[in-house]
Amino acid sequence: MGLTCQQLTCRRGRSTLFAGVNFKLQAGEAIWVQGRNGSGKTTLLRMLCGLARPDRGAVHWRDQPILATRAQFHSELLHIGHADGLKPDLLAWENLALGALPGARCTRAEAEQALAEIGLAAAAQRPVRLLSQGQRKRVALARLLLAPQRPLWILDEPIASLDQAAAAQVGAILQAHCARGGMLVLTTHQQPDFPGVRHLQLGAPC
Ligand SMILES: Nc1ncnc2c1ncn2[C@@H]1O[C@H](COP(=O)(O)OP(=O)(O)OP(=O)(O)O)[C@@H](O)[C@H]1O
Repeated sequence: MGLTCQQLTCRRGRSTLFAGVNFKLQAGEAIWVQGRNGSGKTTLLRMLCGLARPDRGAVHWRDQPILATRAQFHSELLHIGHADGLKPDLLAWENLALGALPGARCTRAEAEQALAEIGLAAAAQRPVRLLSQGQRKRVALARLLLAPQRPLWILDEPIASLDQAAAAQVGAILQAHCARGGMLVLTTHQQPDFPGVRHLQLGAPC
């Protein structure tokens, strides 16, 4: 068994952001979380990663509560949040090599190779603060190429800010991940362009 989510509920003050979210995600499967601005997509993804606690319900990874097996769970998880999480004064390759992925640092050559594959060969030697929004997003997404062995990818708006070609490339990377038995939870405002992705709709706010 992979990731299981039972009756997840999130309250904000007196209102309920979402309630009773249930799903099971197994090897090779993907779930697309959709909803209006403010409907709770990021909050749900943070709960799935163990970064926020549900008001009710639980998340299990391989049949164990994620909060009880945090270190093991995080070693199998790649989470890329809405914000890119990059250090602006470090060079693009340094951001990858110097600990963008806790516990999974890579060499300079590996970082440069990943950046080249994602179309950023020239930008690899520049500080991230000098890169465009889309280029920064690509640096963050180069982590996908450095973590193929992590079975669970949880990605918040991975294709926001990307041009069409880059979005298609990321789509292909995500499909390849699922094809080799990986699991994926993602949010996007556009329907992901690959077969078999399941749809989870969150309701309400804008
Ligand atoms: N720590 C917090 N405390 C209180 N309210 C919060 C907190 N974090 C988020 N919220 C609120 O919860 C709601 C859902 O936020 P969230 O970021 O999960 O939405 P989203 O669906 O990802 O939105 P978007 O599509 O705009 O990125 C918002 O109204 C937000 O203001």
